[in-house]
Amino acid sequence: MTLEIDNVELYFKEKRILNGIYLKAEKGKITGVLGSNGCGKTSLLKIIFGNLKPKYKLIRIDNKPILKPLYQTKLIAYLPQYNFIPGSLKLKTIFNLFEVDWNHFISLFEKFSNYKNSKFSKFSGGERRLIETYIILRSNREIILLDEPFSHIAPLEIEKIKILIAEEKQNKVIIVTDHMYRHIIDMSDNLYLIKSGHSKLIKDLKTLEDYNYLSIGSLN
Ligand SMILES: Nc1ncnc2c1ncn2[C@@H]1O[C@H](COP(=O)(O)OP(=O)(O)OP(=O)(O)O)[C@@H](O)[C@H]1O
Repeated sequence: MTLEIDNVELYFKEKRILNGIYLKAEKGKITGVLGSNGCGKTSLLKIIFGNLKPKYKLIRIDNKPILKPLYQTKLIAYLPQYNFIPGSLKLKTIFNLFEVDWNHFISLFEKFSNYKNSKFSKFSGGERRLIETYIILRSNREIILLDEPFSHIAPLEIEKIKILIAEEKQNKVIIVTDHMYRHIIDMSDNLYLIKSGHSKLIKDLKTLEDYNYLSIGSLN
């Protein structure tokens, strides 16, 4: 599967946020999106998901234009920037609802083994983020959008999630954005920078400095 989005024009009131976006994401590859605060990364993911309607956009899957919002299909799962799972739900209910395998989860993250009956609200910010990221990644959807999956998560757990993402990409189109740029650079097969409303395909990491996303020498 290949997902493409282009001709995006997004305004909030008179302010132009995105124009001149082209992004292509393919099954088997991780597509990373970088950009400074407020450049429009979350907006772009929402436009792909379909819960933000820009003035104009064109989404194609395998070259076919998609007119229906993708969230109305069974193709896509989206990890938003903020917690989306209600705190009153028990972990076992969450895993059942999303049809995700609990045993696989605890084989990776053993510390949750005894908490199947605990409510989501009982976990720390990082633990909640970890659970949500896992649930979205393992959901039975072909397109996965991850908005800041690593925020609040400790380094060792991030490494496990990166391994999981690398496994899941075999069967999924994965688009991920995060300010932890080293992780995004490390794991992405294709990398885009959003700058001044445009997307730029990054072929040489040095251009991240040239475009003033990173300070000179950050990559050394
Ligand atoms: N609902 C809204 N109404 C008005 N302006 C908005 C709205 N949502 C986002 N914006 C503006 O659009 C711009 C892009 O926001 P967006 O959240 O997409 O950026 P981002 O790249 O994800 O930022 P960050 O990295 O800080 O999360 C920002 O200037 C923001 O203020």
